[in-house]
Amino acid sequence: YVRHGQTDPPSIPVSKLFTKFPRGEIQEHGARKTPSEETRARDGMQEDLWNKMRHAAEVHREVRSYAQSFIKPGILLTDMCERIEETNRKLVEERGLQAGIGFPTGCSVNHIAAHWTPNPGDTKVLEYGDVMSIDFGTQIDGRIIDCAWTVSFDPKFDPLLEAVREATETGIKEAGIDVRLCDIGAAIQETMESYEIELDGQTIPVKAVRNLNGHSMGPYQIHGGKSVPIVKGGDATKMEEGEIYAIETFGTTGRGHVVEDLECSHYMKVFQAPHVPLRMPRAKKLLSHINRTFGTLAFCRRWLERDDGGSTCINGATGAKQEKYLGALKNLCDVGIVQPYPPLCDVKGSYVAQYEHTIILRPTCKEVVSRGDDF
Ligand SMILES: O=S(=O)(c1cccs1)N(Cc1ccc(F)cc1)Cc1ncn[nH]1
Ligand SMILES: [Mn+2]
Ligand SMILES: [Mn+2]
Ligand SMILES: [Mn+2]
Repeated sequence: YVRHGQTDPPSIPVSKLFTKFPRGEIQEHGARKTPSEETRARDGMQEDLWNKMRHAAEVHREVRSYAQSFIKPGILLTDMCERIEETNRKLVEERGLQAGIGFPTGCSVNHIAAHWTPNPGDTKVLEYGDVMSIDFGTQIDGRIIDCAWTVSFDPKFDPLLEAVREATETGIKEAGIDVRLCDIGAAIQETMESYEIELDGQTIPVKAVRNLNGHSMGPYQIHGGKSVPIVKGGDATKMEEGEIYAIETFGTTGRGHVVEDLECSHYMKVFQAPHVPLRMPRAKKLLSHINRTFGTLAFCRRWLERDDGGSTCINGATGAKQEKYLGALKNLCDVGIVQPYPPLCDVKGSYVAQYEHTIILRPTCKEVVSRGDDF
């Protein structure tokens, strides 16, 4: 991957490598004719927004290109996540809420589909026979690039990964202004379920995970309110001009739907959180740390224990280590200020793969802003 003067391992902030950031893949909107003068003018008025997203997308490409070079069997998942996160922070030039990581580094293995990242003390190691989806985000001014791919080492899984990669491509192609969300879901399912995989001498049809979705996104809001189904029978709501979507699909050899299971690692403030009086002093302290450090962006337990030594230095006390935060975090969840996002799991022994891109429904075209030469 040509990285425009970037070092290996990456160390140079992307803003130092580009003045104008490379565009993503441009696709036409369905059967729309050449854009009018007025449409082009509307598009031009949002150039700053497109540029911010292209900047974050270039960071994402360079971080994931580096990650793909070191993700191997035997790696400790905690070390892998920390290397991805530190590189992300460096290349985006992390500055508080203005720029940084978009959400926790998901590294969901085998029957786990999403929202799994190691909690402090976890010793899980990646194995040769694993199927792991890596899902991480980069954000600038709250504009999130949400993009994911799947890693496996045993070629027997290739049909599963190809099914999901093609299903996500179908979702991207079908998306467009005035397109109904349910039509996209039906097309995704058709592509996904046209594949089968041989495992242990059995031929297994690839199923789309019926209760996982893509989603619209807003500033500092990873779930913007519209969900993109990946099976038929969904919502007839239409996509609209100017919206930003994460198009993601999940293919499984399991039962075809996920449930919440295992220890939670992912959390996020409710976007319109209620103002409830907090009695626990530690809950008050934790909430002010969350407001200052993450706002309405998602976070994970590991990040509450990070001694970031930087922005939170007050009168010599460095870092914002949140000792004994678990009780306070539970309290914030119980009163409805913070939402937990537990791992989403199919049945044990099954394998779930994911591919995801962020697309922009610009007035003049559809831009697959997170497109790289990897996927
Ligand atoms: O499953 S979601 O909650 C969702 C909500 C509505 C439609 S899809 N989710 C958003 C999210 C929630 C919490 C996080 F910590 C990170 C992301 C999708 C997603 N997860 C990873 N990449 N994309
Ligand atoms: Mn998985
Ligand atoms: Mn994602
Ligand atoms: Mn997503």
